[in-house]
Amino acid sequence: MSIRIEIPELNKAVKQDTLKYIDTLTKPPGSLGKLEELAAEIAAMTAKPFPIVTPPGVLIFAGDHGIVEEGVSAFPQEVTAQMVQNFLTGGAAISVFSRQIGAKLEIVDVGVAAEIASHADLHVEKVGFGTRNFLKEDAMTGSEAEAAIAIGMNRAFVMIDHGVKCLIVGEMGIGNTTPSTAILASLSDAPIDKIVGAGTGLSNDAIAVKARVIAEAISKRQPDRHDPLDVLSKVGGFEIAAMAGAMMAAASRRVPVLVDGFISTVAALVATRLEPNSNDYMIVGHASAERGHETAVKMLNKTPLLQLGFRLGEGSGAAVAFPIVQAATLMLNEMATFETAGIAEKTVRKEEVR
Ligand SMILES: Cc1cc2ncn([C@H]3O[C@H](COP(=O)(O)O)[C@@H](O)[C@H]3O)c2cc1C
Ligand SMILES: O=C(O)c1cccnc1
Repeated sequence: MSIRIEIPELNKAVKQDTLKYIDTLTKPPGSLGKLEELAAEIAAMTAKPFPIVTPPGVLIFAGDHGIVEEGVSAFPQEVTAQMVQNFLTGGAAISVFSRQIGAKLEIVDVGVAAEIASHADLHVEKVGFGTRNFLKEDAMTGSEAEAAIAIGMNRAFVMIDHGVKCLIVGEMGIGNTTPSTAILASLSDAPIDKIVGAGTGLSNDAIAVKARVIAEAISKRQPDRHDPLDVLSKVGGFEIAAMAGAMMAAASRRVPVLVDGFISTVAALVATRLEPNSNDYMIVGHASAERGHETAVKMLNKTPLLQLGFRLGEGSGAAVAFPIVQAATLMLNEMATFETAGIAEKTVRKEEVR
């Protein structure tokens, strides 16, 4: 199995042409602020001067985590499967926001520790019934990590083949802020107590336990920071691996990826370490309130579009940010130019003429 994938460079010529074109639109130059740069970036990603990001697709990867035995989440493991049901019956936050933005929504069970009744929007491809407790043994084998990445890639390709033009990558997995923090700590120099957070709502005492569990696990497992696959298999999660795969696959097809909160951003970091060019296709939807998110976003070299204090995951913040991405492309596609609208351009003041 190969998880290597070719990702094209951004089209810089299209970006430059688009930036020039934006200045011909009927508005004072620069007046749409960051939307202008975003539009040019999407043009460079898609290699299209008039890019389209609709319909968006939401891919949610679900998996469980053996590490929950150590008391690292405020909620019990069975909530993962119960929330997958909630996604399917349309009552979760991401179900609501997916409807709002007209997104295709698919849930992929890459490793929930329970059987979930079949449903048209559920794709079951379990790599295991939850990862192993990485305080005691590696979370998964290298080939399980590769299998999860390949599943993520395939699901993204299928969505893109069905016409999805912007991919939102979300997750569900009780306990998954713990492997995400462990991955981030392994790939960075950040001290654990600066990046460990409350997740679903741990008390300060419980956060201290979570930090100790992560520190002890890293010292036992010794993940190799130069080898993202080693990090994933020792302290990762099935859904995190699959998310990284989906992001790389979208990038390989020049499809913009809307990254969500802490877990999604850590997956984006893994994708960036595996295939550096994939980073060029990522837009971070929002700044999560989870403590480590800021560090992860900085490592991705991105600026989140929104700051709403979300700390949910599922792809929810990315879905809420999608209309901004859409607005950037609609500006390019639908605004009149000074010439077509017959509007006088900026006057050069007399004193500026030499
Ligand atoms: C009802 C409910 C819905 C959720 N939707 C996303 N998460 C989020 O919380 C989990 C991570 O936090 P921790 O590591 O603290 O367990 C993940 O499932 C994430 O998607 C939820 C959590 C709960 C309880
Ligand atoms: O930012 C996130 O994605 C997040 C934060 C806390 C819990 N679950 C997800």
